[in-house]
Amino acid sequence: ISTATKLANRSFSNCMMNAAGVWCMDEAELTAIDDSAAGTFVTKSGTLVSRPGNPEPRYYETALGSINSMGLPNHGIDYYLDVVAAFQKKNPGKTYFLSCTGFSIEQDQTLLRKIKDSEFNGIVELNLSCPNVPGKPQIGYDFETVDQILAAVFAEYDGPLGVKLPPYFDLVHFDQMAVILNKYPLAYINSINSIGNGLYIDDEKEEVVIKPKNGFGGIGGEYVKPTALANVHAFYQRLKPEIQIIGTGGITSGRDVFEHILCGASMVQVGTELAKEGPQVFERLTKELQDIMAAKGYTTLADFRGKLRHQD
Ligand SMILES: C=Cc1c(C(=O)O)[nH]c(=O)[nH]c1=O
Repeated sequence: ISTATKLANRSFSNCMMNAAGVWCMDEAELTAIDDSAAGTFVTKSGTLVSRPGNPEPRYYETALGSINSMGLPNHGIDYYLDVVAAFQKKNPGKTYFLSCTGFSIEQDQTLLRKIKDSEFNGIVELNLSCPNVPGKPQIGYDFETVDQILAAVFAEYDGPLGVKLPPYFDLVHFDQMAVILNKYPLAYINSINSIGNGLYIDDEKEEVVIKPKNGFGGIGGEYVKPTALANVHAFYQRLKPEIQIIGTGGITSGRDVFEHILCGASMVQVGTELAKEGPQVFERLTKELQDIMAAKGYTTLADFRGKLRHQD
């Protein structure tokens, strides 16, 4: 029974990896994911210059998930390019993901020019949905801007590239986004990023639990699984087959991985559960998925990918 997969014509020994932002801030955290049962890793979204991020507390774990308003803390794209280049030398033939995000189309183009001119030979994940930078609009909900960014990006970059999208909640939005995404040679789309601007309250203190934005932050964990599965399946139904899907959101068990793949995902990313459990979570999730596959008589992910039955 194999949980291996392919994406952008690259092979991965396992379909699971971390979600950008979780356990991927520096070389030590990336080493832990690289040494785990995960098939690969993605870096924290790198910006042109390093950022300290928002004041703490900016991440809070709840029984059912998490809330965060990190504010894009990261060591800058040059740091991640150097670190990933070292991993590429250590494990030639392994494909890594590099996440990046700019605050303007010009910055996006500069980022991709830097990446193109570097030794990076993996897959780029352009984060179009950073919900927690106060004063900055959520790009993924500005469809015109998404179209302009993708046109600029693909004028600049010809390597494998995907986009990290926020969750959508309206079928017409899925239609409108799919029309835009289908215009471009995207390797994949990654759905979903956290559900933006949720609020979690400490009843004892009658107070919010994170400092930035009066306690408003991106929601992850069990809360978001139905929305994540819907976004994976909606885009699976609408995108041209050349654009694959990475499913992110609400994965705490092998069953959740199974469901994301049933909805059409080729890979899955784990965020909140990884933050809670650490990199050994990938061993547990892989075993649980293999047990489900065995019980159902599946030997590869292709046996059930995208085969969610609709009631006729
Ligand atoms: C890149 C910023 C993001 C952040 C953040 O750094 O605040 N948190 C998220 O849940 N998703 C993001 O995309």
